[in-house]
Order: sequence, then C-alpha cells, then structure tokens
Amino acid sequence: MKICVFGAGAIGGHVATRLALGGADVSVVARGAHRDAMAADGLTVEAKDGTHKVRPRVGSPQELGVQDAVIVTVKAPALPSVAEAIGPLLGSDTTVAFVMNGIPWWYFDRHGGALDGRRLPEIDPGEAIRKAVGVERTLGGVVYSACTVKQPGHIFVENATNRVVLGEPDGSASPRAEAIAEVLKKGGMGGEVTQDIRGEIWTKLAMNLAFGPFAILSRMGSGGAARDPVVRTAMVRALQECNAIARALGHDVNLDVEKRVASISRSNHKASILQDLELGRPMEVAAMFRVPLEMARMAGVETPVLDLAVALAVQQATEAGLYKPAA
Ligand SMILES: NC(=O)C1=CN([C@@H]2O[C@H](COP(=O)(O)OP(=O)(O)OC[C@H]3O[C@@H](n4cnc5c(N)ncnc54)[C@H](OP(=O)(O)O)[C@@H]3O)[C@@H](O)[C@H]2O)C=CC1
Ligand SMILES: CC(C)(CO)C(=O)C(=O)O
Repeated sequence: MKICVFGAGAIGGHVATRLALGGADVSVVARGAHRDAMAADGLTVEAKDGTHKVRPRVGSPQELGVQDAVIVTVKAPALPSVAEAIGPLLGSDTTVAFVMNGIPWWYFDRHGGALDGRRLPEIDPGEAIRKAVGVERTLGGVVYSACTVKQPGHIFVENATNRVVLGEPDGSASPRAEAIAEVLKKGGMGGEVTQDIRGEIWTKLAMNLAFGPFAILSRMGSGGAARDPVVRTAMVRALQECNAIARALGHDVNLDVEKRVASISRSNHKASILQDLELGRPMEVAAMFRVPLEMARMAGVETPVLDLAVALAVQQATEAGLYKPAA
C-alpha cells in the first residue's frame, strides 16, 4: 500500500514510522530542517517499545505522485497550505485521512439531520481543503500519542500506549479505514476503526477544550494548574460542559470527569496549544476552542465556564499574533 504522510512533524513522523514498520510503501511531505534531515538520514522514532529507524521517501507531492492513501497530520492553521499542494498525490481512488486534533472541516458532511451540510469557514477558509480533497475521499481520524520533534529527523514519543482511530463521515463500515488500521497495528501502533468518528472526536477534543484554555491562562503544565482547587473545579465543570455539547449533538460521550482531571493533575504534560504559544507557532484556536463553542450554540447548550476561559485564552492568542479571528 502506497501511503504518504502530509505534514510529517511530531505525530506524522510517528505515524509514518509505524506505517513503514507495518510494511507500507511510505513517503512524507515535510519542510525545513526536519525534511532535510529525514531526506539525508531517515526518520528515527524513540518510543517506549524501542528506537525505530525507517527511510521513507521524502519529496514534494509532484515528486511522490498518486497514492493509495494520504494521512494529513498538520496543525489546523496549515490546512490552506495543504489544499494548495495536495493535488498531485490524489487519484480517483485515493483515501485522505485527517488525523488531527479539533473539529474537522468535514464535520457536518454526511452528518444527517437538521445540521447536515453546515460549513465551518473558520476551519476551512474559502472551502479550500473541501475543493482540493472532497468529502468522498475523506476519513476522519483521532490520535492518542504524545510526540515531539526532539531534533530534525528525530521524534520522541512520551507515552507507552499509542493509537489512531479512523472512521467514515457517514458512519459506515470502512474497508479502506481497516486497511490503514491493519498496517498501523503491524507497525506497533494501535489502529482502530469506529462507526462513530464524531463521538471519538469529542472524546479527544474534550481534553483540549477543557484543559487547553487553562494552560494558556496559567502558563503552566495542566498538572500544575489543576493542583489549585479553584482551577480544578473549573476544569471539572468545563469537562461536564464538553460532555453536554457532545451529547446534545447525538454522541454517547460520558467522560468520567473526576478521573480525567485526576489524571491530568498527575501529569507534567504542557498542553500542545501552550507550547505553540510559547514557541510563536500558529495556534489551533479555531478547531479546538472557537468552533466547538459555536457548535454548542447550534445545539442550544450553555457553556459558561468554557465561554469565559476560551474568551480569555483567545485574547492571549490574538495578542501574540498567533490567531486571527475570522473577519
Ligand atoms: N504532538 C502531539 O503529541 C499531538 C498532536 N496532535 C495533533 O496532531 C496534529 C499535528 O500535530 P504535531 O505533529 O504536533 O504538529 P507538528 O507541527 O509537529 O507537525 C506538523 C508538520 O507539518 C509541517 N507542515 C505544515 N504545513 C506544511 C506544508 N504545507 N508542507 C509541508 N509541511 C508542512 C510542519 O512544518 P513547520 O514546522 O515548518 O510548520 C510540521 O513539521 C495537530 O492537530 C495536533 O493538535 C494530537 C495528539 C498529540
Ligand atoms: C492533554 C491534552 C489532550 C490537552 O491538554 C494534550 O495532549 C495537548 O493538547 O497537548
């Protein structure tokens, strides 16, 4: 199976390595020093199950040509640049899986009900990615793995259990998702296929939406912020509000909020969106914060704690020049 990982940074580098270990013919699209290092010396992944070294092909979409599957693993603000470049990788049967955090551009496609077909212009300005890829090629994806690019060409994986969940926007059984999941499993990463990918998206997003704004406001790792009892109570309420949005949108998400907050309190992890703020990188504010709250309004759900925390966090991101609210 010919698979290209587009945006092979921390997560994409890990996924590309697992796909290569699983026997796929893997290539990567990347940029800068990290791309140059992968082209020169291959990709090294330092994980709990060992250090793995693979040599994916590194090139531009024109050089790599049509693929069986493309896995997109950029941060959400980079999607317009993916839309501009992805064309040469796509043939009539190419599957494109978006394995990213936050609400995806296709969320209301093939959704059914009153909200079916709603567009999310904050996530896909000008519908660039929709026009470039099309929903018929699209698979949703959620990833559980804590990865960083330690140095160009070298990915560090913090946690022992890593998995990717894939699913069709229309909730159907999916041989094309199964095919990718199988290769990931052979490569040593959990690969699962779900018939409720939106429920999976909300389950993961709850962590980003409920903890990310407090990380930005406190400038602390989530564990540090959660040790303050007032902040901890606010986090519990924020998670309850996330549950309520997901349920109002029809997903049987019922996170054990106390358990999740207890687990984040023990962690030293610094939320990725705070890392982006500190490093001056465009922040995934639309996909992780603003659009989910827009969806709460669509579903008629009140989210007072999230509203305040997100409004203050968005101010910080805007002040830093790392997020520009849609006009
Ligand atoms: N890292 C983690 O532990 C986790 C991340 N996620 C999610 O996964 C997604 C990816 O995150 P992560 O891997 O951390 O991000 P990274 O920034 O590490 O990786 C994205 C890579 O894509 C590259 N890129 C962006 N646009 C292009 C382009 N047009 N052409 C070529 N390369 C491009 C970036 O280059 P450049 O650096 O030059 O911008 C970067 O190397 C996000 O949605 C994130 O929230 C989910 C779970 C955990
Ligand atoms: C823990 C979580 C989900 C949110 O803080 C995260 O991993 C991140 O955004 O970095």
